Amino acid sequence: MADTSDSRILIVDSDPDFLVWAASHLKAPGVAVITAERAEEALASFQKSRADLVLAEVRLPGTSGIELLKRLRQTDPNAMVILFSGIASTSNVIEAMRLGAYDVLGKEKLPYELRTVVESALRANESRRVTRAQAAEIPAETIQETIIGRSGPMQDVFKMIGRVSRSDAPVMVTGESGCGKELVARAIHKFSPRAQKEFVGINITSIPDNLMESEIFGHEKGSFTGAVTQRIGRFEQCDGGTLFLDEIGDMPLAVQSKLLRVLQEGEFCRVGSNQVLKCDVRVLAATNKDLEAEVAKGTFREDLFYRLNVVRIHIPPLRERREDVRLLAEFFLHRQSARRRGPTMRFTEDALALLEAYDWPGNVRELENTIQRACALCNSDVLLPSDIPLGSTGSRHGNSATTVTRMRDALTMLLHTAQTTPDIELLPWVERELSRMAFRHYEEDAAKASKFLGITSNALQDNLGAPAVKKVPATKKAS
Ligand SMILES: Nc1ncnc2c1ncn2[C@@H]1O[C@H](COP(=O)(O)OP(=O)(O)OP(=O)(O)O)[C@@H](O)[C@H]1O
Repeated sequence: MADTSDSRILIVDSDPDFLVWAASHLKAPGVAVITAERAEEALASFQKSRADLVLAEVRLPGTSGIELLKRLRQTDPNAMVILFSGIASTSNVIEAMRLGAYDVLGKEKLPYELRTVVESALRANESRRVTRAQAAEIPAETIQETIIGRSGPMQDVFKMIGRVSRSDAPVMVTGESGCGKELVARAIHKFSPRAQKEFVGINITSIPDNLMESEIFGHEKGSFTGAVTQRIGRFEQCDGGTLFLDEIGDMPLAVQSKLLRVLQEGEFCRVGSNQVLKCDVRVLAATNKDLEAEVAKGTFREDLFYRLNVVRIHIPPLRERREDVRLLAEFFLHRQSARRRGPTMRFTEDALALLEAYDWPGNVRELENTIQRACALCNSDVLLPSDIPLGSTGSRHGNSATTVTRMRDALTMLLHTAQTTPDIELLPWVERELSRMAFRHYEEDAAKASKFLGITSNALQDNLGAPAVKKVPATKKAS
């Protein structure tokens, strides 16, 4: 075994011969192996002195291995448990992984796989332990903050928010999707004298064109089919407050004209009425389009563009302010921990480095979703690189070049590792691992996982049940 300094492994199986074999197989300097024949005995031993890793047969007499896993994780939510079984049914595999097992192994393959999996589990455990010990608490004031960012560009954004919040000038917030435009608009409102009044946000793309005028300016009863009552629009709703028009570049030209009038004169009419109404609303707008180009094309009014663009705040994409990634990631992780009411979750340094190196085509939204997903799928309070599902949370703009480069790098590493493990049959192993990863990633939805992999559901089920394949079977039988 590799250096797994001072580790305690608890092995649970009703077969004494197997226990003797497994204990001698895993024996190494610095590794203490304890054995138990029943789940109750294992639990008592674990409660007395925690083991770094528990290996247990699924089919134990009395309390099953699955139940043991459940109780171990209740005793210590970070307990590292590997289950093995002669016949590991799909539902057992799923249930075990759902309960937070590190892995589930086929018993007949233990002579070939056990050491590798145990070493990897102990390394993961050690790395989590060190991270827990080193982790500095996030200062309370960071948690109170709603907009996170220490990078130079974000500091400039914060200064602009401070400046514009004192005035009533329209502000145009620009930046790629998911980079925080709405958050900035909310902050401008929050720090403005209008803070006690309403902030109303509308996403222009989410309203059908034929209803947009009525949505923003209201309508009179009977003004169009379906207008059965009078309705006030968003401008009236947030009188004295702030109206945020997201994706303004998609506003139809007819509505643009009416908006221009409100901005110039503070006046408008409801649909189906000639009565002029006055309102005091600050308008903030956002776009991820090139509005100058829309003006040139004639799809956006030039006069409206200048009215809205009195002050512009540009938020750079996350890949141009990588120093914010760590802070944002820790903020989202902390928030997830608080929501789960569990122990404070943390990243290992490797996991943070992975997050910092990624390009985040979906910006902060993608980072937030990635962490939410990682928390949902991981089985410990410390997140490792392997717990982080990069590039899988449906960012609006995929970055295929980056993905291909990352995949090539991963394959190169895999080939390198395979060369130093001469008895592995690489392709079946990769297929099994990919199937497991996809299955976990799609939250055990076999249809989605098999579609993603381009294989049939049956093939996926076979892969999930299949143990790792090695070329040279050893002669020793497991049990
Ligand atoms: N600096 C930040 N600090 C904390 N959370 C952030 C930050 N920037 C963005 N977020 C979070 O990321 C998500 C997306 O942000 P937001 O909706 O403001 O982006 P957007 O640019 O308006 O996106 P879109 O163009 O798609 O409407 C939100 O959940 C928001 O809370």
